[in-house]
Amino acid sequence: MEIRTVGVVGAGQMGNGIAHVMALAGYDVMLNDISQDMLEKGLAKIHSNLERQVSRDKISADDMKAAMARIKPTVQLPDLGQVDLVIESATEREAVKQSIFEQLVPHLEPHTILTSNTSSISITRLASGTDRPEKFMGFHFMNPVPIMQLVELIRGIATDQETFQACSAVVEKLGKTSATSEDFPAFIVNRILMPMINEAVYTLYEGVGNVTSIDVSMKLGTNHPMGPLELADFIGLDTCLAIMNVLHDGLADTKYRPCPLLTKYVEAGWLGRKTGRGFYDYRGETPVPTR
Ligand SMILES: CC(=O)CC(=O)SCCNC(=O)CCNC(=O)[C@H](O)C(C)(C)COP(=O)(O)OP(=O)(O)OC[C@H]1O[C@@H](n2cnc3c(N)ncnc32)[C@H](O)[C@@H]1OP(=O)(O)O
Ligand SMILES: NC(=O)C1=CN([C@@H]2O[C@H](COP(=O)(O)OP(=O)(O)OC[C@H]3O[C@@H](n4cnc5c(N)ncnc54)[C@H](OP(=O)(O)O)[C@@H]3O)[C@@H](O)[C@H]2O)C=CC1
Repeated sequence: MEIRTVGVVGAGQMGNGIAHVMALAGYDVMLNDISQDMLEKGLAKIHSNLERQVSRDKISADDMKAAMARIKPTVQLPDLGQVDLVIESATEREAVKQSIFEQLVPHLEPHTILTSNTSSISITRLASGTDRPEKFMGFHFMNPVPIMQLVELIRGIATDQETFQACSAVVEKLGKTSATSEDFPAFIVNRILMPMINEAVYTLYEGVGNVTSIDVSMKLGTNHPMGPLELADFIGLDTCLAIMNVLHDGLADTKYRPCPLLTKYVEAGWLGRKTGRGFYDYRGETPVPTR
C-alpha cells in the first residue's frame, strides 16, 4: 500500500524532526502532543530548521512554505484516525506509549500502520496491546532527524512483510537509509551507543576525568563529532536512563546497570539541553561543564 498521510504523536525534539522530514518529502502530516505549548514550540522549531535549510540553499523558500502548509497540529489524538501511517514519538516510557495506542486504536482505519520511534522498548510487547500486531513495527529515527541518514526498522514477532515494505518505501522516499534490527532491547544503535555513554558517566563518577577531559578525549581521540557527555545532553538524560533501564531489565546483565550519577542528574531534572542543564549548563552564552 502507498502511504500518503502520516500522524506523528509527540512534538518533542524527535517528533518535530519527523514531522519536518515527512512534510518536506510531500506527506500530509498531523502532529499531535498533549501539550499545546509543546505543539507551538515544535512548530517553531520546524520553522527555524527549515529556514536554516533555505539559508544554506538545501531547499527553496517554496519548498519550505509547502512543507509548513502540510503540517496540521492537534492536541486531539482521535484527529489522527484517518492517516495511513502513525509514528508514535512520545516520551520513552512504556506506560505512556501503551496508553497512546490504547486511546488511538478505536479511531483508526483498518489499513493504518502503527509504528513507534522508541529507542529501546520491545516492539512485540507494544504491538501486542493493539488490535493489529501484524501492522505494527519500530520506525527509529536518529537525532537530529533532518540531518541523520539512518532509520532503524524493527519488526515485531508478528509484523507482516507488507507493513515492512511500506515502511521501507517511506524511508527511501525520505532519502534516508534503513538498517534492519531484530526486536531485542535497544535494537542495534542504542545497544552499542548507550553503554558507551553510560561508561562515560561512570568515568566521570569515578573521577577518572572531568566533563571536559572525557569529551575532549573522545572527540579528538576517536573523531566522534560530539563527546559522549555532550551527546547524552543532546539526546536527553531521561531518555538515556530509560534506555539503560530497558537494557538492564531486558537482558538481565549487570554490565548494563545505569550509573548512579546519571540517575542523580535525572532526579534533579537536569535532563540536558532540553531543560537548560545536564552535564553542561546551557543557560549562558556558551555551555559550561557542571563537573
Ligand atoms: C538516542 C537514540 O535513540 C538514537 C540517536 O539518535 S543517538 C544520537 C545520534 N546522533 C548523533 O550521534 C549526532 C552526533 N553529532 C553530530 O553528528 C553533529 O554534532 C551534528 C550533526 C549534530 C552537528 O554538527 P556540527 O558540525 O557540530 O554543527 P553544524 O555544522 O552547525 O551542523 C551540521 C549540520 O547539521 C544541522 N544541524 C545541526 N544541529 C541541528 C539540529 N538540532 N536540528 C536540525 N539540524 C541541525 C546544521 O544545519 C548543518 O546542516 P548542513 O550540513 O545541511 O548545513
Ligand atoms: N532524543 C533522542 O535522541 C532520540 C529519541 N528517540 C525516541 O523518541 C521518542 C521521543 O523522544 P524525544 O523527542 O527526545 O523526547 P522529548 O522529551 O523531546 O519529547 C517527548 C514529547 O512527547 C510528549 N508526550 C508525552 N506524553 C504524551 C502523550 N500521551 N501524547 C502525546 N504526546 C506526549 C511530551 O510532552 P510533555 O513534555 O508535555 O510531557 C513531549 O512533547 C522517545 O521514545 C525516544 O526514546 C529516538 C531517537 C533519538
